[in-house]
Amino acid sequence: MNDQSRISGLTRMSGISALHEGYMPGFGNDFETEALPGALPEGRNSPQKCAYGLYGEQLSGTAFTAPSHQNERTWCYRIRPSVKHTGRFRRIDMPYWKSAPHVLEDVTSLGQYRWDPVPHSQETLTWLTGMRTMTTAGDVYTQAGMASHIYLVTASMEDAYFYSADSELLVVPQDGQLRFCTELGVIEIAVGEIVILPRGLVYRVEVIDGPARGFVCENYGQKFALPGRGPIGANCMANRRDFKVPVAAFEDRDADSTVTVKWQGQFHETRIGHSPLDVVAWHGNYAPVKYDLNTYCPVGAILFDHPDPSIFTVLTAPSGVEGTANIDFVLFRDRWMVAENTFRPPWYHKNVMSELMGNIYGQYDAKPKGFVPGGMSLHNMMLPHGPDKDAFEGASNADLKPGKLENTMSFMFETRFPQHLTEFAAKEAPLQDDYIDCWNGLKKHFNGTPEGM
Ligand SMILES: O=C(O)Cc1cc(O)ccc1O
Ligand SMILES: [Fe+2]
Repeated sequence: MNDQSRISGLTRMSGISALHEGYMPGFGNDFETEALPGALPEGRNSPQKCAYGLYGEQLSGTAFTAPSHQNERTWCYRIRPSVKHTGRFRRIDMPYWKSAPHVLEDVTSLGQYRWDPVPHSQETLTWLTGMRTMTTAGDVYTQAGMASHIYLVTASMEDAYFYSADSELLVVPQDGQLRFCTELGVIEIAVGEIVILPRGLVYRVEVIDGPARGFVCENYGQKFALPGRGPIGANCMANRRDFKVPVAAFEDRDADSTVTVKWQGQFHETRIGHSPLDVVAWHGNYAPVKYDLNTYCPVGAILFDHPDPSIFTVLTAPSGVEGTANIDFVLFRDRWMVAENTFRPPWYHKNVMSELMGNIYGQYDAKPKGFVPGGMSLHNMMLPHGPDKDAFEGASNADLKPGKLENTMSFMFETRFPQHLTEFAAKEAPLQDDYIDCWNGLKKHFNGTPEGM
């Protein structure tokens, strides 16, 4: 290992080299980075001959003609063009990774559901074989909707690479640490951070600290973006500079390798004789990115009531219908509660969107018990839900001093599409059969007097 093979103070995998260390700040801005001096062409994209004998190649994340504020593409200068990183494809099975539409006759998705954490596995499971789809929504064929997954990873991918042509992946770790060695650089993430892996980006996933478990939102639709802040103004919520894009890093390594592609819900494998992570330099705005959720600045009510949870949106993936997201990624982190004469936890509600929640750590205010770290819940389209009995009683009678919710981090994948349970979610994962009973004890207080009981 030399200095060129270190990033963020952590040792990188052997054979990868980068001149710059770490990450570049920003979200969706134009980055440029080179792992060898002079590898990036100056002032043009496509010189007649690229430095170092590299091939120039464009990776388009949006249609060529997408409006300029949404247009995303990256120019890569690589040892071989990507066409040399695929060959004839052979279809393979990935039985636990499902895509929408996936509606099962004998599985009912109408219901309030909650799961205990899916236990870690004793098996050797990689990023691909360890992916367990919980719900699917929309339609992968028409690039609308999403899927939610749990990953259980015990082993690094070795000489094995992957890309999803179907989707970008939003990864939310809950246990362990992972390293994403991508075409555009290396990202390492731990609990409390997230990573976005763009559609079409080739990568390998290594375990830094395992076994690793977490949640994935697979977005079939338009890319995640930062939500407009409206009257909140230019600051707070997620700030662009807190997102981190990796510097260029490449492998020049010959080894029998596989590249697996997810395409229209199917998995296909191809064999090549070298690492496809061979981008020596790149510039552009289509890139993987990580974000530390602890840098999210929550905004809320400071006198009474509380706004809709959209106030906690970290990222939003538009659907084409204004204000109605394909997916919102919403964060419930530690924060102060200060509202006067207010029922402070989430109110009871029914939502046209469907809400899939995951607990990263700590206790969620609407569900003091039962919704545990690593666990998930689903409140599907137009299904009523809200605080359980204990949360209701506690919050209705609490002394309303300012109070801090501490050591807590949960999130929601909220989509305009109803979510359908997979067989795994309905039959194999630790579904809590008694979840619905958490509202059993809610009493009728109405007795005809204005005070109630
Ligand atoms: O259901 C939930 O717990 C999430 C949620 C929180 C909130 O404060 C308001 C609405 C909502 O769906
Ligand atoms: Fe809700």
